[in-house]
Amino acid sequence: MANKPASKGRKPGNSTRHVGATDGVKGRAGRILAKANDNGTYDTANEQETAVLVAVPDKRQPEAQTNEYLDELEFLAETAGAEVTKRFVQRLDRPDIRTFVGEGKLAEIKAYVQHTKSSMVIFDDDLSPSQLRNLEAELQVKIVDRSLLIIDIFARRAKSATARAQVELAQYQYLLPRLTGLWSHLDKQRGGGVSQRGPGETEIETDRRVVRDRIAFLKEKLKDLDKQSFTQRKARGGMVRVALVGYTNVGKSTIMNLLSRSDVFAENKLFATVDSTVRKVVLDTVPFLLSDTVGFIRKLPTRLIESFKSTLDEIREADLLVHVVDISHPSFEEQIEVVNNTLKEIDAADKPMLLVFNKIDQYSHESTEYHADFEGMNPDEDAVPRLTLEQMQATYMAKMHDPVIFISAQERQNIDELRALLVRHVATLQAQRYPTQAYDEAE
Ligand SMILES: Nc1nc2c(ncn2[C@@H]2O[C@H](COP(=O)(O)OP(=O)(O)OP(=O)(O)O)[C@@H](O)[C@H]2O)c(=O)[nH]1
Ligand SMILES: [Mg+2]
Repeated sequence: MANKPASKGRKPGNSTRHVGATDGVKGRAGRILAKANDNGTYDTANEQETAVLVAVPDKRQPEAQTNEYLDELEFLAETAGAEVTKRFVQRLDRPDIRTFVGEGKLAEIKAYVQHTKSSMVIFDDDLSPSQLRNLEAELQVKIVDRSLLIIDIFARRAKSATARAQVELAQYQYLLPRLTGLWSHLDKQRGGGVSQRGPGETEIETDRRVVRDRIAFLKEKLKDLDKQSFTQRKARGGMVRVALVGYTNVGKSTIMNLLSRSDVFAENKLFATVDSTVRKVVLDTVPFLLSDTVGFIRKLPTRLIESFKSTLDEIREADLLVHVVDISHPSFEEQIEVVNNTLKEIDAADKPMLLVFNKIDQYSHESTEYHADFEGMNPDEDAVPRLTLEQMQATYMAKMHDPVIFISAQERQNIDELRALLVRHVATLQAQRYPTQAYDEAE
């Protein structure tokens, strides 16, 4: 699925330092993975960080689906710059309350991590602060959970002042409940300047106060930035606003570039886009504003959604959503669900929507990969042949309430149809808004 980076040497030693979190306390955007050295140079191949993945699915989850979730986690890890060398899976009714995995599995992971000098262990779920502590103490390597991994990728991608402030807020909110004894070294790193504590207070309480102050500051800063962007949005006038939404890596930015002839960063990595971009597009004399937005992913931490409120306003305030789906992905149906549920969470579910099934060039019905059928899932029958593209189109056209179109943004297939569909919908919305005006006057 992912373009795997070439295997490189591994990083010696096994630091337990959470680079992302501690850097955060020092006041700059952090990284899970060290990127630049102190002198500003970048690590060479022998600094490649290696990661071990751990998943604890429930007993009914089909094996193929478990593997697919781990593929996604591996893709995330690679996007964050780590090379995955091993996956551990333990099927449990529920994760162990103390160490997430059971004792035996933990010993197995520890032996592997020590033997191979792995740099970190990544869990496909969020860990409670105490699980994180226990695992760190037991395994003696960096422990990364799903939230921290995603926040780290966002930190790498965020460019605008708003996105950076949002990421920093998410980092501190992640850090706050995890400030315990293990974090006391933060105080030393911070130097003497901030350590004016009242008598009887512990170092941790000071750390907490510093983090809380920073959270309050960032919230204020985001409020100011929000006001500015609200003014900007008002200045855009009454044009119809269209937002591209969808799971990460489905081709939103590629479609944005096609439609607006702009140059938005698109690549085969998760969360290539974290900042939203807005462009004025004119198709067949119909003008509208098109925005490219951050992709969604399963188990997107709610905190992260909250901190990305400003970015998500672009979706919330849109008149029309263009929901892009990667039909070549074996789990595209689950991805549709994830996107629809996230839209509900941010109060944007009731908007008119066009469904764009992208990457038809890569779709193959001969694939016997696991095909998630949630209505009648049979755990004993993981591999289900897929429908042909024509069958798929017929099924979805009949099933969906929203208009549906099948395209390949890369191969430019059906792009004229996509344009025509958009023009029709935008013109209708424009006419509803300005019943007596022609749309080209409404600008
Ligand atoms: N085969 C194929 N690949 C495509 C198509 N459209 C986009 N891609 C590729 O899919 C990858 C992701 O594309 P992006 O446009 O960055 O996707 P995105 O939805 O903006 O992703 P995020 O910003 O990460 O959420 C890139 O490598 C694109 O070249 C398509 O129609 N067919
Ligand atoms: Mg993008």
